[in-house]
Amino acid sequence: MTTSLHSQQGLLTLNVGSSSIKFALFTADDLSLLFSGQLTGIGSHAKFDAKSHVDNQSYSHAWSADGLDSHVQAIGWLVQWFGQQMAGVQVVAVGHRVVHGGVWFDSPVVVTPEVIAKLRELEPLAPLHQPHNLAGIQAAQAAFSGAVHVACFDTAFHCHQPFVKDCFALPRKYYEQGVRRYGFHGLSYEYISHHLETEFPLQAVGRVVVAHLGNGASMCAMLNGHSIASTMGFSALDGLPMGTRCGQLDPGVLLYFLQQGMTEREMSDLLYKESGLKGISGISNDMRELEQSDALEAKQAIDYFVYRIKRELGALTAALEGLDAVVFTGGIGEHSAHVRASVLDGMAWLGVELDEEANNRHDTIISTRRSRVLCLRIPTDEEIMIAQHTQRLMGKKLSSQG
Ligand SMILES: Nc1ncnc2c1ncn2[C@@H]1O[C@H](COP(=O)(O)OP(=O)(O)O)[C@@H](O)[C@H]1O
Ligand SMILES: CC(=O)OP(=O)(O)O
Ligand SMILES: [Mg+2]
Repeated sequence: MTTSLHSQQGLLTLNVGSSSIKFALFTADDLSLLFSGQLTGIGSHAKFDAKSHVDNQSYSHAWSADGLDSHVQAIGWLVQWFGQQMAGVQVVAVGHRVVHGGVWFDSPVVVTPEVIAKLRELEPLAPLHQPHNLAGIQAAQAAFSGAVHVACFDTAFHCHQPFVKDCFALPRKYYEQGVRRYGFHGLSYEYISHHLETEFPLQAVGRVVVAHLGNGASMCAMLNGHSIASTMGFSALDGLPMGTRCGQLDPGVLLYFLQQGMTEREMSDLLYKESGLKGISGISNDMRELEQSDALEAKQAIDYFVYRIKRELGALTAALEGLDAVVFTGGIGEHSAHVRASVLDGMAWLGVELDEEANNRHDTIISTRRSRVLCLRIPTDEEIMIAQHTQRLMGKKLSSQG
């Protein structure tokens, strides 16, 4: 690419997660990618990796244990790095991933003080994400004060699910209060939906289950490109087991913990930070480490992860009344041939026939020609989704200003 950074107008995306910050810088006019990178391991062994797509230069930095132990510190470091490496780029817009939009936001919005106040109210519903998302917005507002800031929600893609798919069987007043299934990872699902539309148009208008398997994991049933059901619910805890989150849990277990005198804080830490792959294995939340381990506990953690995905695949297929395609995405879905093969093993009854060689090669199509259900591996791109939404809202804001 010959694009030079000098006097470019840039659009920055920020995806501030539980222990990582992913970012990308695009040109504001045609969304060419200039920089992308991530800062991972905040609070443990923080590590920074970035790449310039202008000259292919790589950047990396590592901290010693506890060298970078908060998101605020991490954001501060990143903003400084942006200042050095992106000098010459005028950041005119920043798009932020915000996991929870509650019942209020069914599409991206320009950030205002009123929007921030509403989003703060949702912090208890996504304690691993929402406070960090908001810290990211505030730090970026301070660093790029002349830019338009846009919030793009994980929940928005699921907003129009039918009542039976987003209610709990609790007294009605709780539904009205917002105690419902929201679903998350919506920017990832939206990207996959658009990708299917251009690359697999036949399946795009059909019945598709997408498995977003990352550190956070969920699945979505899409009918004609729209979400009709998701495994995640009210918070980002429900559904599949995750790196450190429990996934589906009998609420009776929570009552039991309460009776045992566990505090809210202890319960929250247990369910969000000590459970999932990490809890079952006692080794790690990281799928790569578990796959490399010979320990029985590591194998059992992977087996449980796979088992729950299989169950949900069956359940979501029932919700869709059939299945035309399955898509794997997210860090594990994109890179673990073992997890994909294990999930699809024994699924012939559903019309699935895996092409093992294609799967091991990490091809896009991983099912055989005979398979009635098309099985796909598609890398997700939450960043480009955020960038597209942000560009659109920036254009609207500018045109409304005359
Ligand atoms: N080559 C690989 N094989 C197996 N798992 C992988 C591989 N690369 C990444 N992963 C897993 O992907 C997960 C992180 O996924 P990612 O989508 O980046 O997470 P998040 O965005 O939720 O932080 C981790 O569990 C990591 O171990
Ligand atoms: C909502 C959620 O789980 O997000 P992440 O995968 O980024 O943790
Ligand atoms: Mg993620």
